[in-house]
Amino acid sequence: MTDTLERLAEVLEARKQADPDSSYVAGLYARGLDTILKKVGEEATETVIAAKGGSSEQLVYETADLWFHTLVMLAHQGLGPAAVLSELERRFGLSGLDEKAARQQK
Ligand SMILES: N=c1c2ncn([C@@H]3O[C@H](COP(=O)(O)OP(=O)(O)OP(=O)(O)O)[C@@H](O)[C@H]3O)c2ncn1[C@@H]1O[C@H](COP(=O)(O)O)[C@@H](O)[C@H]1O
Repeated sequence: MTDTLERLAEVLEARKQADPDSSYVAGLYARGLDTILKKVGEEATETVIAAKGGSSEQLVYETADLWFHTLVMLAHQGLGPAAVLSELERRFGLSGLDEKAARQQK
């Protein structure tokens, strides 16, 4: 499963050298961070709408669009899925409530 994210991240990295006219991802990079962030926002909204009223198929489809665009955002910023996955790994076994309480004590 994580292999899929890594394979996609490799493609996204390679697209930094691609022609924007022949690659959707290269086109996003060429238009810059604000365009990528706008797509992330749009896909997040579409995911919420699908979760509220759509079919399971629509929810999976929109979530895939959202994950994909967040991976483009990370790649643009010099990051990849490994950084996010290791943060999630770090959180294993740490209750969200305990984590929030620790933050509020700081
Ligand atoms: N996983 C994806 C992927 N998911 C979604 N999309 C594109 O993301 C866009 C989603 O935007 P919308 O749903 O808003 O549709 P749209 O109206 O066409 O979008 P815009 O015109 O507003 O940009 C669509 O154009 C989809 O084709 C993706 N485009 C590419 N990939 C992966 O990225 C790789 C590289 O893609 P290219 O750079 O195009 O070769 C591909 O081989 C795939 O593995």
